[in-house]
Amino acid sequence: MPKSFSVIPMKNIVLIGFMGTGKTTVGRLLANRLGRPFFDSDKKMEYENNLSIREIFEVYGEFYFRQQEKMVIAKLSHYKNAVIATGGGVVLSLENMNNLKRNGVIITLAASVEAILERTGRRNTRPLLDDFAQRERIIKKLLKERAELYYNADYSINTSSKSLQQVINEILFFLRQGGYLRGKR
Ligand SMILES: Nc1ncnc2c1ncn2[C@@H]1O[C@H](COP(=O)(O)OP(=O)(O)OP(=O)(O)O)[C@@H](O)[C@H]1O
Ligand SMILES: O=C(O)C1=C[C@@H](O)[C@@H](O)[C@H](O)C1
Ligand SMILES: [Mg+2]
Repeated sequence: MPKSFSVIPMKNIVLIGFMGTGKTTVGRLLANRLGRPFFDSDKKMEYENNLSIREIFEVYGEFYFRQQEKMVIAKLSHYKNAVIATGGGVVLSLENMNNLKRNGVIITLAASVEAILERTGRRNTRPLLDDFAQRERIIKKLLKERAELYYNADYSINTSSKSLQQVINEILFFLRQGGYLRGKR
């Protein structure tokens, strides 16, 4: 049997957290760094529905979106060795979290209201934050409602004043310490 690390099934690295905490951006960079495949549940949903997240919300509503999200998460949870970035509301479903945890190490990316406001203000792709005048209030309200749910993780990082590279280094440190990485990476 050749000594190849890539064929050994490893847990998925799953990023959860509020909108704008960096799951998509960090996930893609981390996957590149580790040479693992990268999946984003929002992107997969857009691809499978041939609609943007905004369009899914507008045409079918949030309930349908959450149902679709559950189906996508169930599929992604069967993957191995992957880095998975989730949508910010994935924690709202215990079914999602149980699926993701079965074969994944869960890492929460957190950020201050100020950082979230700044990062989500760059591109208006998030239907829940459409009301520009009310964005801060909505972010605070959702953060409060979801705070406990984001604790449902193996590790948590406050990304507010950290560069992307610092966030990735901190994740890699945690993964190495926890024995989640094999080989020299
Ligand atoms: N640590 C960071 N420092 C500076 N900018 C960051 C950091 N993390 C993410 N960003 C920027 O914030 C913006 C939002 O990031 P991203 O789309 O990855 O967030 P997300 O968690 O995937 O959000 P969503 O839940 O809406 O999908 C991007 O422009 C990204 O480059
Ligand atoms: O926090 C949320 O509920 C969301 C986050 C985004 O990733 C998207 O999944 C969508 O905009 C909803
Ligand atoms: Mg994202």
